[in-house]
Amino acid sequence: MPSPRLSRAANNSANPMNKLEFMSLLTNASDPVSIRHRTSDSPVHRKDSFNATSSTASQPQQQQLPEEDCMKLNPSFLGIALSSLLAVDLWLTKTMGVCAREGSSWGSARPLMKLVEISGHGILWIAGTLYCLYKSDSSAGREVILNLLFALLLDLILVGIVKGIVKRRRPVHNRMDMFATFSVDKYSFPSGHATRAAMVSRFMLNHLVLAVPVRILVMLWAVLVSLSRVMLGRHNVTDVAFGFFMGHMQYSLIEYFWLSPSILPALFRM
Ligand SMILES: CC(C)=CCC/C(C)=C/COP(=O)(O)O
Repeated sequence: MPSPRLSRAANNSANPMNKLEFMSLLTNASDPVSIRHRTSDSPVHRKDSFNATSSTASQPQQQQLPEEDCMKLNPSFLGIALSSLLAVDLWLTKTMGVCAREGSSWGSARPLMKLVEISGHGILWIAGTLYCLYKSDSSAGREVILNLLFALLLDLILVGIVKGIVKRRRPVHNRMDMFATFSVDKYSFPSGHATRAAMVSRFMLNHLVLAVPVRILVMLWAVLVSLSRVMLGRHNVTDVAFGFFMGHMQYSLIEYFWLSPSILPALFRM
């Protein structure tokens, strides 16, 4: 008869997910290894076993846990935390996808949400920036616009790379009727609209002189573009949350590597 430890190891190698979920939850009361896991997981016992280790030599088996056993407790906790986050994410995504179809509860707002979607589209922003660059007649203005153009291109590249690596599918209720997409845009993590909205809004707030009401509008626009991704059913909540965070990071990167006429004089002589 195989030992409980051996048969458990066989199960784990057959399905690695089981290892994450069940190692610390489904312990067998008669399994000495399980008992050791549970008792060593308790803070009280941890203190006791520390005392035992330091004060008595009469219980040598309690003194040292094999390193492999200690390591398994953390992945199990992480696995449960990630599964819970994913469950909340899917539930919120489904609940908030109120414009995903014409027949959805807010289906009549879908055309409006699609307008918001277009306002954050990469093509619109790149074309608009190129036009402003062409029209700009001051070198200070050209410097800002050129850096915005680099920011938009960097955003496209980074989002494309992360989407290609993560390969998370868009929510099942999404209708793929988006205007002008790349092949990686069949994937949903992170939201390119959210990265762009966060990055561009920070850029505008920091580099354009705007009246307070316009600054508030810029912030509202960024939030609305991000929110509309979930409402349209295009993205999961975590795609948008991470995208927003990534957009902020991208802006910091652009600030750090700011292109000035002294670095690339040829670009500013156009
Ligand atoms: C074709 C160009 C220049 C950009 C594509 C922009 C786009 C459609 C991104 C996808 O956004 P989500 O990841 O938010 O759905």
